[in-house]
Amino acid sequence: MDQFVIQGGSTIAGEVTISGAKNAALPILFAAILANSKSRFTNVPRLRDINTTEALLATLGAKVEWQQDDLVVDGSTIDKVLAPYDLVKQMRASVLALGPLLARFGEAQVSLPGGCAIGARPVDLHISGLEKMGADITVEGGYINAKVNGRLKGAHIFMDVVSVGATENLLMAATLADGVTVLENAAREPEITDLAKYLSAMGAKITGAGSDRIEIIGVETLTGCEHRILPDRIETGTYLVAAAMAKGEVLCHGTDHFSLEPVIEKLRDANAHIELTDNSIYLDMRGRMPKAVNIKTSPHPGFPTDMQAQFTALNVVAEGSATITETIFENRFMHVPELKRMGANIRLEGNTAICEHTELLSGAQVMATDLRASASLILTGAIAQGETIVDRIYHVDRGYQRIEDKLGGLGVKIARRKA
Ligand SMILES: CC(=O)N[C@H]1[C@@H](OP(=O)(O)OP(=O)(O)OC[C@H]2O[C@@H](n3ccc(=O)[nH]c3=O)[C@H](O)[C@@H]2O)O[C@H](CO)[C@@H](O)[C@@H]1O
Ligand SMILES: C=C(OP(=O)(O)O)C(=O)O
Repeated sequence: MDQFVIQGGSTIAGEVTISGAKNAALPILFAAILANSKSRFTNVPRLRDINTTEALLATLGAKVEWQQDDLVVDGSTIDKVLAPYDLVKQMRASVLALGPLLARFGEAQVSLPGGCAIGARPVDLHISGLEKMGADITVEGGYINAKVNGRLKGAHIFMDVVSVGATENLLMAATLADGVTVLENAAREPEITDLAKYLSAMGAKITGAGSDRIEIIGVETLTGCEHRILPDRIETGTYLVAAAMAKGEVLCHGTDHFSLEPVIEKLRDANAHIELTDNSIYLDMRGRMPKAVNIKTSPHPGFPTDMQAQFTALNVVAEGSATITETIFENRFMHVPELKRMGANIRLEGNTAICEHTELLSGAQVMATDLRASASLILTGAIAQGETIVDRIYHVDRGYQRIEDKLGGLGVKIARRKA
């Protein structure tokens, strides 16, 4: 198993190119199941989760091929509808195969994803929404078995919790349903807008994506096309926080600040100087002291849960004290005990972490527990005194492309080695 070895006390300065967004690429690659022809994707990040998605699409019979930097997916050869446990257990997003398979082939067997380190992560809204569209669904032996007689039927679906995954699954399914589907209380994340953009380019009829009411008029078929994955707002935010923690500077290229507004506002509140262009974000914290900021996670356009762990780490080095409240996942504070092993002064009270300024953070051997928790440990290791070893970095590889090269380019002394 690989681990990162980080020599602390880094200054961070330089430029970094942002990759395509994992959380947009995954649903979009599953949406390729809906078409009986090829799609070509550009700006696809090179990640472990993308490899898992390629493997799952290939298991279904799709042809998946990298042509230099583009990923080409041909759904015309799909001849199986089973998403097996072995792949789903590696990546929860595999459940996003359910809606497209059911809509195109009238049946699907998808392993139930179960929970993970950050929470129980139920999929009841995915299932009940598809049932409203006429699917007959049973959950047996750890599998969601879904069937529909003929085609799915458009339905008016009100989701009582804002769910990114359920919105994506139902949006994809509705594109090939008979009639009109309305998704109420839909998630508004930029990744959903990107998915709708791809589906529309394939011929889907969608209005309202990016709002809490999405209307879809089902069509007979979708045709593969070319699509560029939007930049990763969470990767961008992670490098901005890295520079803020180290009182350095960073210029993130190839990104988009519109999707990152709540994070940029909090970084400004934290005393960072920020400059924006259409496709770059520059943060300068040189000669400035970061200030602790209160955070409460919520669905977009609120503060993203995927940036919570990084801001917990920032608050520890910042002046003053502040609270971080997590409202999306019941167990997304696994980084806190690990940060405390590095000396961080944090107290947990229910779903709130109370962070106090910590004068001296010291390197330690710590364990990555999930994707963004891992990022917070790496960023803290970069500025702590002495050596930090981060174990179980397969979590990081799920969602950050070449993090050691990108941080290395900014001046962090970080190396990957076999444990
Ligand atoms: C709203 C939100 O911030 N969603 C985040 C969530 O998406 P992801 O799609 O993984 O999770 P959901 O958006 O579906 O979950 C949001 C909330 O809804 C609940 N729920 C979800 C589905 C369901 O069928 N029943 C149900 O009760 C979940 O327990 C959770 O409390 O994790 C991703 C990875 O960290 C983030 O990128 C998303 O921004
Ligand atoms: C937790 C994340 O992803 P996933 O939903 O794939 O677990 C994330 O992107 O922060």
